[in-house]
Amino acid sequence: MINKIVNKYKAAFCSSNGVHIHPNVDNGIQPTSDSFEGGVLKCHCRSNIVTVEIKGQSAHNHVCGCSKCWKPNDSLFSQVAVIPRDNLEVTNNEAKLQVVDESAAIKRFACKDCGVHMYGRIDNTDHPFFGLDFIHTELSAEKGWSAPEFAAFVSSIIETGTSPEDMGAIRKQLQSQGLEPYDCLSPVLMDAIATHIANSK
Ligand SMILES: N[C@@H](CCC(=O)N[C@@H](CSCO)C(=O)NCC(=O)O)C(=O)O
Ligand SMILES: [Zn+2]
Ligand SMILES: [Zn+2]
Repeated sequence: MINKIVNKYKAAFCSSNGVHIHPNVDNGIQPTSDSFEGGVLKCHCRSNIVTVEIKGQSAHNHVCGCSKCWKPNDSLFSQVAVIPRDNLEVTNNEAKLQVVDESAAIKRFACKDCGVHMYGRIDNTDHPFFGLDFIHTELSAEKGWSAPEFAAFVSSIIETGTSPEDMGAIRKQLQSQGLEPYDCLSPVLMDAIATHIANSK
């Protein structure tokens, strides 16, 4: 419910000031560094910060309009990428992490004080993306993370309060920022999911 009210506000904000996708997109997408070696994700608390160390580069970074991924304050979209789960380690204040929704395929571990999602993990070994963790690279000060490549679950922003009439402008804005809008994942990822299903039959 609170999500819905917040998104309604965001939609109103958009119509008067242009579409506000995500800070890392609106302020110019930063380029991927080929020599990037990882970084530390930090939650938004002022003290007792939860830190998560990531070894290596992220992959398949994208903006996501789904209702489950964590979005910074006034953004319509989340920005989310994957890394091998073995490359992630919670290095401080792990006790502050709690799972947002135990029934979700991706268990999102959020800081219980500031609400920021620190990582998402899949427990189901049959899931096509088992072995990958989901992270929000904007939580790290390091530059050079893989840049967002497309926009996923775009129509899903309607589920949390965006007016259907605003969708044309939002899709146009995404395209103008180099992010092709899809209402599920990108064709590359949808093909990977279908291949996994075909192979497991
Ligand atoms: N309309 C729904 C879509 C939610 C959804 O399927 N989200 C995807 C992508 S999240 C990262 O890209 C997913 O895999 N979800 C599994 C999960 O969240 O556990 C909505 O908006 O909620
Ligand atoms: Zn926090
Ligand atoms: Zn999502």
